Amino acid sequence: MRTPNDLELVHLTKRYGDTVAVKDINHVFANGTYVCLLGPSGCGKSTTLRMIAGHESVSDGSILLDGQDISRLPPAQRGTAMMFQSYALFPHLSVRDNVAFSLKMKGIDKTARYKAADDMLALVDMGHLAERLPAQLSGGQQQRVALARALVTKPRVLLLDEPLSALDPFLRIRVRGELKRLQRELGISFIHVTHGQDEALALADEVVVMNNAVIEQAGTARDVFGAPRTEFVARFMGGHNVIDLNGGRFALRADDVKLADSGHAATVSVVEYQGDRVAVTSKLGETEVLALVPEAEFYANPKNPGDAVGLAWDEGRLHRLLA
Ligand SMILES: Nc1ncnc2c1ncn2[C@@H]1O[C@H](COP(=O)(O)OP(=O)(O)OP(=O)(O)O)[C@@H](O)[C@H]1O
Repeated sequence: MRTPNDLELVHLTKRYGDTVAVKDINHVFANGTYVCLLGPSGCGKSTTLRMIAGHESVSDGSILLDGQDISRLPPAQRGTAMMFQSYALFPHLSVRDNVAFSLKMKGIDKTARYKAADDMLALVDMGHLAERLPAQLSGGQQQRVALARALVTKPRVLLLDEPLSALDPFLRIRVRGELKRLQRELGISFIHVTHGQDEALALADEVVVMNNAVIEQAGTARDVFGAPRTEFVARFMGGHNVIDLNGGRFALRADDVKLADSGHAATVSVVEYQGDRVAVTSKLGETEVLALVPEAEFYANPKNPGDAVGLAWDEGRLHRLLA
C-alpha cells in the first residue's frame, strides 16, 4: 500500500558510456523508513543516491516522490536533501551561517533563517557552538553541523552517503544511534548508503542489498540476514556458510553449526577467540565451514587445529539459495 511521501524508483538506469552503473531498478522506499543501501564498492549505491538527490542525471526511468516525477527537477526543488561524506562545510562561515546558507539562497530573511538554523542546531545538540568556524570543530561535531544543514530545508527524504565513514569506530557507534533517534523523531525517510553490514543491520528498518548495478535483495534486516536469497547475499552479509548438499546449494548460519562427537566428519583448521564466542573453521571435504561457538561451550570441550570434529546442524536451519 502506498502512503504519502513514498519514494519510488521506476526502471531507474544510469549509464556512463559503456558502463551501466545502475540497471533498471524498481523499488518503493516507504515513507518514514530508515533504509540502508548496502553493497560492495562499485555496485551503484552512490550513483543511485546521487540520482535521487539530483546531483546526477537519469539515463532512463524515473524517480517519484509522493507520486510526482522529480527526476528532472533541480536538487533544491525535489523535497530531498543530501548529507555528503566529506561534510562540505564552508570554512569561512560560522556554524550558524553554514546551516542557514540554503535558506539565505532562498531569500528567507535573517531573523527567520537564524531561528530555523538554531532550531536544527539544537536538534543535533550543537546549539552551544553556533558561533564557531568548521575548523574549530571535531569530526563528529562537523558531521552534526552537516546534518543540521541538510535538515534545515525540511526535506521529506534525507540522503546520506557513507555518513559515518570518517568517524573513529567508537564515535561511529554513538553517532549511528543518534541518526536513528533523529530519524524517528522527524518521521521522515533516511536513505543511508554504506558498505558496512553491521551498520546496515544496526540501523535499517529496510536493508537494500545491491550488486552489479541491480538490487539483489531487499527486506527487513532480520529477513535479509536470516533468509538470504542468493549466494552473493549470504556471503556479503557474513556469518553464513554456503554449502552444497544433495544437489542443492544452501546457506547455513555459522551460529547454527555445532561441534559434536558425531555428525559430518571434519578437521579443524583455524580457531579464533572473539571474546563472547570462538570462531572455529573446519574442513569438510573441500568446503570450509565456520562455526561460531559461545565461549563457555567451546572451552567446555576445546578444539585445536588438526583435531577431528563432528559438525552438526538442525536440517531445518538449512536455507536453500536461488542462485
Ligand atoms: N562519473 C562517472 N563516470 C564514469 N563511471 C562512473 C562514474 N561514477 C561512477 N561510475 C561507475 O559506476 C559504477 C557504480 O559506481 P558507484 O559510485 O555508484 O558505486 P558505489 O557502490 O557507490 O561504490 P563505492 O562504495 O566504492 O562508493 C562503478 O563501476 C563506477 O566506476
